[in-house]
Amino acid sequence: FHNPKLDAIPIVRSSKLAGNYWDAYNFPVNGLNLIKAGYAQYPEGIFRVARLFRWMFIVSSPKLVKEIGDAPETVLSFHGGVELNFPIKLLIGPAVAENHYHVHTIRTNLTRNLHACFPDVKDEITDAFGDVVQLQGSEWKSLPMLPTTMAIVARVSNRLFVGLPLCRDRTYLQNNVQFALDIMRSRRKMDWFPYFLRPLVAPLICDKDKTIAVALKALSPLIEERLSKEKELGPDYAGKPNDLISWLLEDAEEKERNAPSLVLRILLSNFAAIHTTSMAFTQAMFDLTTRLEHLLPMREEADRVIAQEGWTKTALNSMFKIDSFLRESQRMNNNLAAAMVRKVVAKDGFMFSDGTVLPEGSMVCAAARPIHYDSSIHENATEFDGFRFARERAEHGATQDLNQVIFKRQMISTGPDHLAFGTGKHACPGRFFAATELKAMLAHVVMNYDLKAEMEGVRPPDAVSGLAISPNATAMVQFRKRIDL
Ligand code: HEM
Repeated sequence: FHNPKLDAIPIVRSSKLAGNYWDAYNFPVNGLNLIKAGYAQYPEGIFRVARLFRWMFIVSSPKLVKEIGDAPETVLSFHGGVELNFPIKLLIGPAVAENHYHVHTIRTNLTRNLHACFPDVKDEITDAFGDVVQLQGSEWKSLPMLPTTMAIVARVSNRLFVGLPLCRDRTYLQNNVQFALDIMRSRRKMDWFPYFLRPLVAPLICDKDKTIAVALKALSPLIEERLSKEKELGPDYAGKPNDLISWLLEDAEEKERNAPSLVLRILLSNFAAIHTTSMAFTQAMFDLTTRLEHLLPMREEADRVIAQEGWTKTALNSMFKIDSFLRESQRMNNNLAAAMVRKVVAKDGFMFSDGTVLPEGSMVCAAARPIHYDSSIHENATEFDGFRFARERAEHGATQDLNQVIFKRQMISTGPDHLAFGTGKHACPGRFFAATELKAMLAHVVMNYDLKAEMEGVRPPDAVSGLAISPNATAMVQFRKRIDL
C-alpha cells in the first residue's frame, strides 16, 4: 500500500519493468543483488526493497548502522525484528520467545568460564578431529568440509553445553543439527503466508516435536540428576559440573527449572552456535586452501606460541595472524546479506540523524555484506588479505593507544564497519566462545595437517537464499598429516 510518509525513501528494483511484487516474490533468489544494487546507489543513506507483505528498510552508512545498534529495545526492537523475520514464538514456542534468560547466561556465565573450560574444549577439538579426519600414512584424503566441520563443532560446543559423555553421542548431536534444519525449513515455508495467517498455519508447518522429544530423552536424566543433587546437597554441591546446564539452572526462574523447559534452551543454544560456527570455519578453510601462502606463517605462529605458553586460552590471544585470518574470512563471507533486523516499536517511529523517519511497525536492517566490501571503509576491500588486521595491529600499535588498536582489530570486536556478529546492544553474546573455538580449531589444523583445495585455485561458490549466504555444502578439502619439508 502507498504510504506518503515513505515517499522520500528510494525503492530499489531489479529493473524498471519488474514490479515490486516480482522482486518480493523473487527475493530468495535475487535479494543479495538487490541489496548490493541499493548500496551502490545510496551508500550514505537508507533505501528499501520489497518483501512479501512489507518493506524492508536497509541502512547503508556505518554512522546510521551505529544508531540501529545503540537504539533501546523500546524504540528499535531486536525481539520484534526476530518475530518479523524469524517467528520464534510460532516456530519453537512462546516461553523462549518471551523470556530470554539463556542469552544472559551465555553473555555472562558461559563467557566467564571460557578460561576454566578451555582444557576441555581443546581436548574435544583434538579428539573430534582425530575421529573425523582419520588419516593413514602420508595419504591425501578428501573431506566434505561443511558436514565434517559441523560434526566437529557440534561435539566441541556440546562439551561446554552438556559435557562428556553426551557430547560424543551421535544421535544427540545429529538431533541438534536436525532441529536447526527443521526450524529453518519451517521458517522458509512460513515466509509465504501473510502475518495474520501464520499463527493458524504454524501447527501444520512446524516440524519441531520430533527433535524436541529426542533431546528430552537424551537430556532428562542429566537434568533430573542435577536437580535432585541440588535439592539434597544445596546449589553449590561439590563436583557440580561446569557446563551450560549448571549455568542455566543458576539463572532460571523456578517455573523454568525442569527438564522440558531447559531442553528448549539447550536446543536454542545449539541452534545459535552450531551452524554459524561451522559455516565460519568452512569459509575459513575454503579461503585457506585457495590462498595457501597463509598456511606456513600461521603454522609458525601457532608452533611458536604453543611452545612458549602451552595450549591455554591466553596463548590464543598471542596468535595475531590466526585471529586476523578468521576476522578477514568473516569480513568477506559473513553469513547475512543484511544483518541486525529490528522492528520500529516507538509510537512516533524512529528518526535517524539524517532526518529519515521510519514509522512504527517498520522492519529495518544494516547492509552488512556491501559494507564489508566497501573499499572506502576497508582498503582493497574485494581482495582477501588474511593478515590485514594483524598488520594494522602492528602498524598502529606503535603510534596509538595500543589497547584500543588491539581491541578494535580483534576477531571478537564488532563495529558498524564489521557486522559478522552484529554490533551494539545485541551483538552476538556467543562470539567470545565462537572466537575461542574457531581459533583453537584453526591452530590445531595448521599445526597437524597439510591442506589443499579439491581444484587448485578454485574457491567453491556460496549458496544464497534471501538474506542467508552459506558456504558450499558439498565442496571438499584435502587433508594430509603434516609433513615438514
Ligand atoms: C561464528 C559464529 C557466530 C556468528 C557469525 C554469530 C552471529 C550472530 C549475529 C549476527 C547475531 C545477531 C546480532 C544482531 O542482530 O545485532 C547473533 C545473536 C546471537 N548469538 Fe551468535 N553467532 C555466532 C556464534 C554464536 C554462539 C557460539 C552462540 C552461543 C553459544 C551464539 C548465541 C547467540 C545468541 C543467544 C544471540 C541472540 C542475542 C540477543 O538476543 O541479544 N552465537 N549471533
